Amino acid sequence: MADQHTVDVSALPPVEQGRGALEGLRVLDLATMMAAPWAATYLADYGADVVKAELPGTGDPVRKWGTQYKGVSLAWKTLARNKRLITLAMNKPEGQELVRRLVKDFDVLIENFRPGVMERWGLGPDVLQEINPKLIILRTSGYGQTGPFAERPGFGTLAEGFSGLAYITGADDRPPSIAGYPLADGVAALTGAMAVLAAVYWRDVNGGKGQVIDNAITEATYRLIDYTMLDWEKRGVIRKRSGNRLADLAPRNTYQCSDGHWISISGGTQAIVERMFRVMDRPELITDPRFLDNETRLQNVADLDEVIAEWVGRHPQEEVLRRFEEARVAAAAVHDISQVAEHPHFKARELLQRIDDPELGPTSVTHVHPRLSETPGGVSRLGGVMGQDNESFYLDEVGLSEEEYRKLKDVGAI
Ligand SMILES: CC(C)(COP(=O)(O)OP(=O)(O)OC[C@H]1O[C@@H](n2cnc3c(N)ncnc32)[C@H](O)[C@@H]1OP(=O)(O)O)[C@@H](O)C(=O)NCCC(=O)NCCSC(=O)C(=O)O
Repeated sequence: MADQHTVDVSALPPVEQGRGALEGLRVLDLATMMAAPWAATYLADYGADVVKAELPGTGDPVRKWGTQYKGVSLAWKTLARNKRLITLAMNKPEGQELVRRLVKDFDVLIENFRPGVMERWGLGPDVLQEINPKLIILRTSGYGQTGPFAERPGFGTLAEGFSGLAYITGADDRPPSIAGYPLADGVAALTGAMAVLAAVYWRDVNGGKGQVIDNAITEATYRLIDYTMLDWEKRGVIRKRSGNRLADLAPRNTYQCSDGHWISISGGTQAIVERMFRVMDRPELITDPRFLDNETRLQNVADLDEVIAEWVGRHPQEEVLRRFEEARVAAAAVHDISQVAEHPHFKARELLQRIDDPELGPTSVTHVHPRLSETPGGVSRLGGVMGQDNESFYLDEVGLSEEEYRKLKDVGAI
């Protein structure tokens, strides 16, 4: 089963390795799992020099995640791409001392321990910024650094529920839904990376002072749906699950074609909806009082969906998409991952490129997204073996003596 993959890796273009806009930015990634280290991955894609530390012997939990191939975590491959990998135990005094030594030479430090843990280790922001006032510290946690829930362990899964997102996601007669991938972690990674860049900009134009960024996964996730708060505040509406429909816009749904394939449609503008009715040979619906405008369509959304589903269900996907495309109706196929790999549009965009990985051999890698015109960045390596850069980092770069290095190894600090 593991060898039955269908991406023809040999046909992919070689991986892009362009200059990155963040070249010279040094990031110490002390974080674990998804949300926080993923922020560092985004920075690394643009050329930041990210050094990622793992607990010696144990390593990052993502290494043990279920998606294993030839004994290697595939999630790790993409999560730790472009990073140098060292080991460093912050729960040992020698490891703590080492962090205090390292931060002198970094611009950004990223951590995601439960609030209070870094302080317990003598590595709180006050200590670190006294050593390096320019240091930008990205702290990612489940609930933020303050408030009654601050010290609770947090996960993206909990954040989807706690933030209000899961409650409005899914079919109205089914339980609240959580995305089939670490959605909240990805969102917190993006807000974290964005805040780091804002702090770097401010530091560089305003006299060089670092900042502490308090990135709560629950709040990053809530921020996605914050206009539903206004709906509650101003109109007293508690938004509920509405399947694929959106309380703001109609039509908006997925529809099954006669060959069993699915498409999604978004009636984002009045013109698109009118063109859709014409393609469906139902021009009279344009003046139907139920469907005159977005407001009336929302009031009659069940009727609207029935009309669209009936028409879509009578034609194969290829025909539906072709006819909608000819009329510039906004519709798209619902793809599984193999269809994403094979789609000519994604191929033309070089979504997947080819990289030679020491553990996996030739492997596809997703290009840097989004690309910058002058400094597109690139991927020089996928996630590798724990501690693979220990010697070059600690001995050649940090300047530890062989003896210091051996002693730290002996006590399990690296
Ligand atoms: C992930 C956590 C629930 C894990 O909780 P805990 O296992 O209780 O760890 P703590 O935060 O208390 O941190 C202390 C422990 O960190 C472990 N640890 C890991 N790496 C290190 C290094 N390099 N050095 C020292 N210690 C380390 C070690 O086992 C420590 O245990 P001791 O030595 O015994 O102290 C929590 O860290 C957390 O809430 N983090 C913030 C939110 C977050 O990032 N969640 C994961 C998002 S990813 C996600 O949701 C998802 O993938 O799904």
